[in-house]
Amino acid sequence: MTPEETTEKVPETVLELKNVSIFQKESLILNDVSLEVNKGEFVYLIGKTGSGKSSFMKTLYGDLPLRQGEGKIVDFDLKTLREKDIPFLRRKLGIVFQDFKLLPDRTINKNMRFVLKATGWKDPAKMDQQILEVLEKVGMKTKGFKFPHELSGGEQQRIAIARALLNDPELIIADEPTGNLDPQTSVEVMKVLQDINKAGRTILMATHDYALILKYPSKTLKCDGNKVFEVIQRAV
Ligand SMILES: Nc1ncnc2c1ncn2[C@@H]1O[C@H](COP(=O)(O)OP(=O)(O)OP(=O)(O)O)[C@@H](O)[C@H]1O
Repeated sequence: MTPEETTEKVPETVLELKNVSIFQKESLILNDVSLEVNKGEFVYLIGKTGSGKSSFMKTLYGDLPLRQGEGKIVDFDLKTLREKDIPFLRRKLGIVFQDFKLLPDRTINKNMRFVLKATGWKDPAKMDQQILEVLEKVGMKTKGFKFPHELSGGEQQRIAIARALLNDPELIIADEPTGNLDPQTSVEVMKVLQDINKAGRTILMATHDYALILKYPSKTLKCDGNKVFEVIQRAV
């Protein structure tokens, strides 16, 4: 390899897949996927139920091993990723799910503390500062003392987004983040994701919500017929 080949694009590419096939047990779900996501992009992943969006996302955060093809994500090689590497990979990713996944038995601040401690933070003052900062980014600075059940769905999802930001992730993976929210609340949560993207973060978001895509057009990948390909949006 020449020096040019080894250095080109590397600093800007957050995700790169080459000829990847994704399996659930013995079933081939996605075949021959090649794509790149660059730093600062906002990318949608669409496709019918069962087309493989979640399987795709799970491969990216190490929940589903990469058995075929090559994959690099935030400097980790998915092909050689071992069980013990997964917590380190997850620290560089922010993951947001449809069902929020907040711990119900503790306040928002304690949910955040739990994540920080689990990822190696020690200094209580620094932890408090970081928690306030991420809550402020999602407009929830005053809600840290509440329990998850005391918040609406949209507020819980903002908290889940704040939690995803705690370790300053290089890529945010959001799997149907508005799937449990009404249309108006979905737009509010989407605005939060848009602001985070405008501040320079890379976001990959799986969604069924075409209204959101029309309102906030961006690069769109589609899972269909065992393939993933970029779709060009028509002007509306
Ligand atoms: N744990 C599993 N074991 C076996 N098969 C699975 C498993 N999880 C998903 N599948 C299968 O893989 C295929 C893709 O599912 P996946 O959840 O990735 O689709 P999806 O596009 O995310 O769907 P949805 O939009 O409904 O969430 C489906 O046929 C599904 O039945």
